[in-house]
Amino acid sequence: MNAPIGIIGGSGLYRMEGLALDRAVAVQTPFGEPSGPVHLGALDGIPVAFLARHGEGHRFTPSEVNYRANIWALKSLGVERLISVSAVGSLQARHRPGELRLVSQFIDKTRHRKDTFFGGGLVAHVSFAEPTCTHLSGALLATGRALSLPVEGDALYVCMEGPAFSTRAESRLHQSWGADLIGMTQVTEARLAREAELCYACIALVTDYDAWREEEEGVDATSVLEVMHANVDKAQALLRQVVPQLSGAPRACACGEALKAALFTAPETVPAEARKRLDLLVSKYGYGMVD
Ligand SMILES: CSC[C@H]1O[C@H](OP(=O)(O)O)[C@H](O)[C@@H]1O
Ligand SMILES: Nc1ncnc2[nH]cnc12
Repeated sequence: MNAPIGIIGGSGLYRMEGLALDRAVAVQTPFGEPSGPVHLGALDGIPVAFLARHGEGHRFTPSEVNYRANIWALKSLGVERLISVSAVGSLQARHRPGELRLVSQFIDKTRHRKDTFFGGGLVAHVSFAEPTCTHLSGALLATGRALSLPVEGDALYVCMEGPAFSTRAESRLHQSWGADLIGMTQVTEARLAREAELCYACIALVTDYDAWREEEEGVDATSVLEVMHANVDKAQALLRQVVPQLSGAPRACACGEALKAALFTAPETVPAEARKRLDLLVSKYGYGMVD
C-alpha cells in the first residue's frame, strides 16, 4: 500500500484517531531503525501512514529519536506530504495553552543530532530559507479556521536539545528574540523532510508557558501531557478534515524538487556505498545505484 500522506505524532499523540489500520510495518532503513512500526491505514478512506515519534510508550528522548530512519521509512512507503504534531511551550502571552499554531520558521539550538542524510562521498546543500511547506501549512490554517479551531499561522519555533527544559534566563532570551514557541524536535525533522523532498508542516499544540513567567513555576512534563491530552482532539479534528482535501490534489510547491539544485558532488566521484545508501533520494538525479 502506498500512502502519500504521512503523520508523525509527538508527545501525547501515539495513535491516530479514526485510522482504520491495515497493517503495521517494521521498515529497515540504511540509517537504522525508526522509532517503531509505521501504521498504514485509511483515514476516512484516504491512505495514511502514521508513526509515533518517540516510539510506543514514549521511549526515546528528543536527542535519541532516529529522525533519519523515521523520515526514510515514511518516504519509502510513498509519503509525499508529511504533517507533524508537536507539543510546544509558548514564549509569548498571546499563544495560550490549548491553542494550535502552524510553524513557519525555526531557530536551531540542537547539538547532538544526525540531521542530514548526506555525507560519505555525496554532498548536498538544500535550501532551507522557508523550512516548512507554505502550501501544506496554508491548507492546515484554512481548514483549522473553517473548523473554528483556535489556530494561527507563521510561528517561529526555537528548537532546543533538551531533554531538560529551559532555565528562566534561557526562556527570557528566546522570548527577547521574538520567538513564539519552543520545542525539542521539529527543526531536525523539517531538515530531513526537505532533503527527502517531502512537503512538511508542523501543527504545534501549545501546552505551557515555558519558564519566563516569574509568577509561575516553570513547565514540567506531567503538565505538558495533561494539556496535550485535554486538547489533542483539536489536532486530530484538523487532520481528519485536511487529509481528504489533500488527497489527489497535486503538489503545487517546490518541495518535491528540493535536491535539484542541491546536489554538489561530481557524479563520477560518488562511491558505490553512498549511491546505494542514498538511492531512494537521488536515483532520479542520476546518482543511483551502480551494479
Ligand atoms: C513531554 S514535554 C517535552 C517533549 O514534548 C515535545 O515533544 P514533541 O515535539 O515530540 O511533541 C518536545 O519537543 C519534547 O520532546
Ligand atoms: N516548554 C517547552 N520546552 C520545550 N519543549 C516543550 N514541549 C512542550 N513544552 C515545551
